[in-house]
Amino acid sequence: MEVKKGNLSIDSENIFPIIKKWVYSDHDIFVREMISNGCDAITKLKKLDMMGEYELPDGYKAKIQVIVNPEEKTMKFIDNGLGMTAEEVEEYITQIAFSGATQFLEKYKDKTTEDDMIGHFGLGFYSAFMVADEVQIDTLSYKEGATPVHWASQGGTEYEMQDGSKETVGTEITLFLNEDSLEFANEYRAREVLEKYCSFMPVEVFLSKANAEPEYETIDEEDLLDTDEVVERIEEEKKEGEEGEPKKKVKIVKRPVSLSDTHPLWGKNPSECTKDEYIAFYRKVFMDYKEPLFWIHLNMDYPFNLKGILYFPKINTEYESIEGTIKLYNNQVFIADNIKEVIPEFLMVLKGVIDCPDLPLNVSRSALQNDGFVNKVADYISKKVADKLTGMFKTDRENYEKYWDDISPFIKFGCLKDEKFGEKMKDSMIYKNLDHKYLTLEDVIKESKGMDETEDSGAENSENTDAATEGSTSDSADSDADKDADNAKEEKKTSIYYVTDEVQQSQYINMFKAQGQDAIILTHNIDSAFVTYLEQKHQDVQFLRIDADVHESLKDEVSEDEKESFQKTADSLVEIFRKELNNDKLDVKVEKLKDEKVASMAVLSEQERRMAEMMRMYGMNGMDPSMFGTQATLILNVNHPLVKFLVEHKRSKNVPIICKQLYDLAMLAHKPLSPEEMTAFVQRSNEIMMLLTK
Ligand SMILES: Nc1ncnc2c1ncn2[C@@H]1O[C@H](COP(=O)(O)OP(=O)(O)OP(=O)(O)O)[C@@H](O)[C@H]1O
Repeated sequence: MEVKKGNLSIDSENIFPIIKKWVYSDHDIFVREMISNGCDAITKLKKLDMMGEYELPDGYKAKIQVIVNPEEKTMKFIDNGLGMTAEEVEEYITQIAFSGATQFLEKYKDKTTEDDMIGHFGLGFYSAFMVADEVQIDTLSYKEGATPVHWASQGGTEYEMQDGSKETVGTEITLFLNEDSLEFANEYRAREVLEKYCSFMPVEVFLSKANAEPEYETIDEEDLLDTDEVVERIEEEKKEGEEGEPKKKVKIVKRPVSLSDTHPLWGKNPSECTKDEYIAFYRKVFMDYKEPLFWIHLNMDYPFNLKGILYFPKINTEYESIEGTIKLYNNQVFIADNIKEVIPEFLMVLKGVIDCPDLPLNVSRSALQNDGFVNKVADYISKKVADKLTGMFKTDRENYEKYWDDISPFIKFGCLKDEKFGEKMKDSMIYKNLDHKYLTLEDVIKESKGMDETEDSGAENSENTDAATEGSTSDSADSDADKDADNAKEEKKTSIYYVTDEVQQSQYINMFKAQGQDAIILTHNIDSAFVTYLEQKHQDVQFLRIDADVHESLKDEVSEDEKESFQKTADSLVEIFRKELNNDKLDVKVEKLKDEKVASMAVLSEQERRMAEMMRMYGMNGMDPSMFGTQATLILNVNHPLVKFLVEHKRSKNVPIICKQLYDLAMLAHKPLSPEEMTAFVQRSNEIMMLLTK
C-alpha cells in the first residue's frame, strides 16, 4: 500500500483540545476504553471461530498485554483479537470512532460535571488523545491474506496509513504519552488504573515494563507446564536420613499473573459458591479484612440481566462510619462506584458489586434518574434485600438477632427512605428490651398495653386509700363512670418507653426493672427519626424516653390522710431548692418513689426533649432552653433520707451543698453536664468528702 495521508474531518479542528481537557480527574478512563476494545476484538474472533469462519490457532489463549515504557514514554495495548484490514481501520477508526467521539463531545462539551456521563462511555478509541500526543495502530486482520496495517495520528486532524509489519493476528496500540500524562508509563500507576477498571475483564490482562530484568521462580518439576520457560533444572541434595529420590526443582521465568479475574464470583451460580469464596471475594474487592456479616447474591436473567453480590459489612457504630461502596459493572467492565441513580441510596452503606449489561450508559446521570428501566433495577435490588432480610427473620431468627445491632441502622434508614422497603420490612423489625431480648413491635405493644393498664389502675386507685386498693374497682365495673373511662382508654395511646443510653439512663432502667416494667433500647442516631416514623405508621402508640416522666408504677400512693402534710412538705422543698439553686423558675416535683435509694432524678417531657434535640440539630445550641420550655423537672423522693433531712433541718448549714449536689446528680443521669457544671460538681464532691474527715 502507498502511504496514505488523510484528513479526519473538515470541522474537527476543535475536538482534540476538548478531548485533552476532558474531565481531568478521571483521565485514566482511556485505559478502560483501550482494554475493552481489545476484549471486544477477542470476543469477535472467538465468535468467528465458533461460526466456522475462522480457526483459532492451536493453544490459542486470549490475552491483552499492557506494556509501559518509561524511557520512551509510551504505553502499549496488545490484543490477540480479530485485527483490522486497512479498509476497516479507515472505516472504524477514521470515520466511525471519530464521528462517535465528535458526537459525544458535541453533546456533552457544555455539560457541567454535576451532570456528567456515567463513566464517560462512548468516547472510545479517541480517549487515547486525552493522554497521548501521538497514537499508532499496528494491526493484522484474521482474514486470509490480509496485509498488516500501520496507522498514526498526532492528535491533529491528520493521519497517516501504510503497510505495517505486524506478524500475528491482533492489534497493538501505542500511545506516546504527553508531558502531563507521563505517570501512566510508570508501572505502579498503570497497575493501579488497571486494577481499578479491569479487575474483572472477561479476558486476562497482563502488565509488564519494557526491558525489565526478567524475574525467576523455582517450582517443583512435577508442576512444570508446557508454557513455562525453563532457565535451569535443580536437583536438591538429600537431607540426612531422607528416603527416596532427591527432589527435582526447576527455575523458570516468573509466570505472568493476570490482573483480571475473568470469572468473577457474581457470575457463578449462587448454589455453587462457598462461604470461603464469598469472603475471599469480599476481602479482595473491598480490602476489608473484617468478615462481612452475610451477603445476598443477585442473579436475574429476566426481564433484565443483573448479577451481583451485596455484602452487609460489620458496621463500626462507635464511629458511626457507615459508608459503603457499590461498584457498578457493565459486562465485567467497571463503570463507577456508588451511582446513586441506579442503586437505592440506603443501600450505599453496603459493600457490593452489581453487573448490569442492560443499563443505558451513554446517557447523562440526570437522564438516568428518570429512566423507567433504571428505576426498575433499583426497585428490584431493594426488593431482593428486603426478601433476604425477611427470609432470615423467619427461618434464621438466631443469626438475625445476632446481626440486628449491626444491620438495624441500615434497615431503619431504608424504611425512612423507601416506602416499599419499609412496608416489606415492617413485620420483621425487632426491638431489644431491657433484658436484651428481641421483640417484634407487636410484642412490644402488647407488653406496653399491659403496662399501661397497671398504670391506669394505679391512677384510679390513687384516689382511694392504700388499704382499699385491691379489689375495690371491680364492684363498680358497670357504672357509667367506668364506661367513660373505658372509652377514654381506647382512645388513649399506648406508651412505649425507650432508652437511648444504657449507661446514662441506668438509674431509670433499674427503677423500671425493680417494678417489672420494660422498655426498648434505641441507641442509634437514626432512632430519633425512626421513632417519629413509627408513630406515623402506628397512630395508636407514642414513644416516651424512659426519663420523660415518672411512670405510675414507680410511685407509692399518697393516701387521703397524708395528702395535706405531703403537699406542705412538697411546697417547702420547692421553696428550698429554688432558693438554693438561685432559680425561681426551677421546676421541682415531689414524689414518693418506691425505690428508696433514689433521692433525686430529672424528667423532661418527650415533646420538649424532641424540641430541644431539634434545636440542637439546627445549630440553635447557644439559646436559653427555658425560652422553649425545655427545662427538665427535678423530681425529689421524699422517701429518701437526704430529702427527709432537708425537710427536717431547713436551717442546717449543709442545706445548700445537699441541694446543689442532688440537683447535679439528677441531671447527670439525664444529660451530659456542661464543662462549668462538671467542674462545680467535682469541686463540691471533694468538699463533701472533706466533711467526712471532720
Ligand atoms: N483493538 C481493536 N481491535 C479491533 N478493532 C478495534 C480495536 N479498537 C477499536 N476497534 C474498532 O474501532 C471501532 C471504534 O472503537 P471505539 O472504541 O471508538 O468505539 P466502540 O468500541 O465501537 O464503542 P465505545 O464508544 O463503547 O467504545 C470499534 O467498534 C472497532 O470496530
